[in-house]
Amino acid sequence: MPEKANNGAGLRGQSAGSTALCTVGKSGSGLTYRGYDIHDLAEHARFEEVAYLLLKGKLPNRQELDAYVAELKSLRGLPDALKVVLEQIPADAHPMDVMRTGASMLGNLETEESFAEQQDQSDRMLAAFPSIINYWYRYSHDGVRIETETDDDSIGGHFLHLLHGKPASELHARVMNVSLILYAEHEFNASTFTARVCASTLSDIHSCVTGAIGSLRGPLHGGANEAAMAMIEDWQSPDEAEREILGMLERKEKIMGFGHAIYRESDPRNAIIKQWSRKLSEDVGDNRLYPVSERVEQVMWREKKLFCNADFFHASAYYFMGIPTKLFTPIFVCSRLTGWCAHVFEQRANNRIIRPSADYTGPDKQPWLPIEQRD
Ligand SMILES: CC(=O)SCCNC(=O)CCNC(=O)[C@H](O)C(C)(C)COP(=O)(O)OP(=O)(O)OC[C@H]1O[C@@H](n2cnc3c(N)ncnc32)[C@H](O)[C@@H]1OP(=O)(O)O
Ligand SMILES: O=C([O-])CC(=O)C(=O)O
Repeated sequence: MPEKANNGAGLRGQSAGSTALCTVGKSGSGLTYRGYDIHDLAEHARFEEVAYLLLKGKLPNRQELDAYVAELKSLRGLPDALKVVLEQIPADAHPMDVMRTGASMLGNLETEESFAEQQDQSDRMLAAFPSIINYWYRYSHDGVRIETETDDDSIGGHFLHLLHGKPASELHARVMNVSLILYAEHEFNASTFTARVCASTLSDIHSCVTGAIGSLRGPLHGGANEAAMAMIEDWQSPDEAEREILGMLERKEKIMGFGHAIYRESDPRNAIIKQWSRKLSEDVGDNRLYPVSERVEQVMWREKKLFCNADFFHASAYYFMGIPTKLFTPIFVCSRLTGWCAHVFEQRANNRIIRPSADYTGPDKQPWLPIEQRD
């Protein structure tokens, strides 16, 4: 009986619906967004182009892309009431909790009154989320009220500009662009599924996104990039990293940034972000963190045949760009928002409330026990 109860744990291997947005792990390790290979997108596209593809259904032509970028730029300002709320959140709050509150408060101030607004509401969140997290971060950590309306051409450049108070270098803006593309969409992962379940009740889009942020926060999902950084940051050499990893495996601890629910051979996003992490390590003259990360990758494959997922080399890449560890997962939010919203649209377009069954494992029917007779 216990075996039966465990059957299908985590809904693994079961189809929970259909999507035209993304394939994950088709023939081993592939990843496509609406049929476009992740390698092509990471090499040639702008994140805003990928957002357009996911949210509006096709790659934009030049005119459409220019108009979309200009529109997103115009939506970066935050309402005063939202700034007031962000200013109340303490500096030691987790930034993912700030994102969750920010998304929810925006939904109070700019409520989605009908599904006809879904595209506009998604664009607004896409433009405003980097402003929300950086407004809070700079206020709570540096005591400054930043101007969130910058003229940066890209969302990634805008994020770094707000964080560091100066425009990003070309290299950093490029890596942010690639990172946002890699994180944008991934089929029925836990946070996207959360968004779809919420959408299936015909709820509003801010509720779908707020719930998804909560699911992404955990270390088994998006929170793994922060957890990976916390693990590797103190290791001084590849040999020390190897000793520590072997100890963790011996103690049967989870190694964050490794393994995947769907991919069996590799995560195609890893090779891409790893290459950019190496470029950044050369740029900053690092001779510790990148070699440490590479050794961890080698040991995990040698010992367990476990490969790096998208999160592992994101840790070092973000670190080399001077991004504080606790902002890693909020960047994931700024990207995955596109996938979440596209899935909400898809769910709404062909909806049936998501309500699976459960295998009951509790006691048989019991007679009512008056309170005086209980142990
Ligand atoms: C962007 C993303 O969200 S990617 C995922 C980010 N999450 C992480 O990096 C957290 C670490 N990884 C994990 O916890 C898991 O690999 C998950 C959550 C991603 C997938 O979980 P599952 O689908 O249950 O993993 P899977 O069935 O492949 O596990 C097989 C075995 O490998 C082990 N394993 C899987 N990943 C790891 C890991 N990172 N470290 C150590 N052992 C692991 C499992 O414990 C399991 O062992 P068991 O059979 O003895 O219980
Ligand atoms: O697909 C998953 O389960 C997790 C993942 O890699 C993602 O959401 O990017």
